Amino acid sequence: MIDIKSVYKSYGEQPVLTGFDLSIEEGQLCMLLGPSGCGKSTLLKLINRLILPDSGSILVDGIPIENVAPEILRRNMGYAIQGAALFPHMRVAENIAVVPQLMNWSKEKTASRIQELLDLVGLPSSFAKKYPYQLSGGEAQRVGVARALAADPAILLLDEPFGALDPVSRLQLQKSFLEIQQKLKKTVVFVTHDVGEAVRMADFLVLLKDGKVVAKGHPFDIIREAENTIRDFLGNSYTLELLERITMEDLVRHATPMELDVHSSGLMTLSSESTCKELLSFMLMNGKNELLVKWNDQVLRFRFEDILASFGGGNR
Ligand SMILES: Nc1ncnc2c1ncn2[C@@H]1O[C@H](COP(=O)(O)OP(=O)(O)OP(=O)(O)O)[C@@H](O)[C@H]1O
Repeated sequence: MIDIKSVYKSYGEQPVLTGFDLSIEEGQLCMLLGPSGCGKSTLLKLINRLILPDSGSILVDGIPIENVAPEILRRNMGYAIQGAALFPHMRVAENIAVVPQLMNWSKEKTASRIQELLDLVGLPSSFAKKYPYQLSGGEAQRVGVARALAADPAILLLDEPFGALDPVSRLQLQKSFLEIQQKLKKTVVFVTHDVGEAVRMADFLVLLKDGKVVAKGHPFDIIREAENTIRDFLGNSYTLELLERITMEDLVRHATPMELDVHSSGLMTLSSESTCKELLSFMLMNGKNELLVKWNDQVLRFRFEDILASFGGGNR
């Protein structure tokens, strides 16, 4: 667990954080969302002690970070930034092995960890030998995440890790990262200024403005409880992005089972991976407010009202 208590931080005369408080639970994927310059990266750097606060304290599992040697603290915190910032003269394997080497791991242990991490981030083992200039942006970013995970830190600090990528690679990496997080359950602090990325990924979303928390909570709760100023800040795309987080499991609870053969023609087929966004897109595209859908071995009827009803719950 990370506790940030009454933290003040200025650069010269410029105050960035003025009495900042935030608690991030163990295993939580916390997304920090806010406009450029609001203090997101500063917060990450304070958590791993790359910079020091003017006052206030940061505790990890109840221990003030100033009581932990910086190198020990940072081994417990993987850090990845936009553009991956891999060491250009080192091969992928060497880049991933930076922290294991500092920790004097044996050659065998390091080699097997590299293999395991390449698997985890979805890169073939042949990539171990490549240099950063031989990688695409998305591949480099996967290596950056692998490097941050190398010594199996309890905490991951990710500063716009997918920021420099095209939208398709970005979506792919978000999906892969969520799969990894499902397995590893790290405590993650993930900085973004992309509303869609924040909504799709967060189990705890923190909205920042001018170095202050303006709202926090699950993405569904934030929009339900938000005042107009926060709704304006989030924009309309926020609600549309939430449709991605309503899965078939949520939707089927509101649908009506039909006495129809699943082999009937003209039925839309949905899988457990399908989302509300897909269903709604299909309705809009075909100009319908009601759909018959094949789901496992039943036929279900979805009406537009069912979608509205499922919006209240969402996947959490
Ligand atoms: N080393 C520094 N020296 C002086 N000012 C700095 C320094 N680092 C950051 N700042 C300033 O502090 C403010 C907060 O910066 P920070 O990098 O934390 O913002 P951010 O929310 O991460 O922004 P972005 O989304 O653009 O990365 C900005 O106004 C920035 O110009």
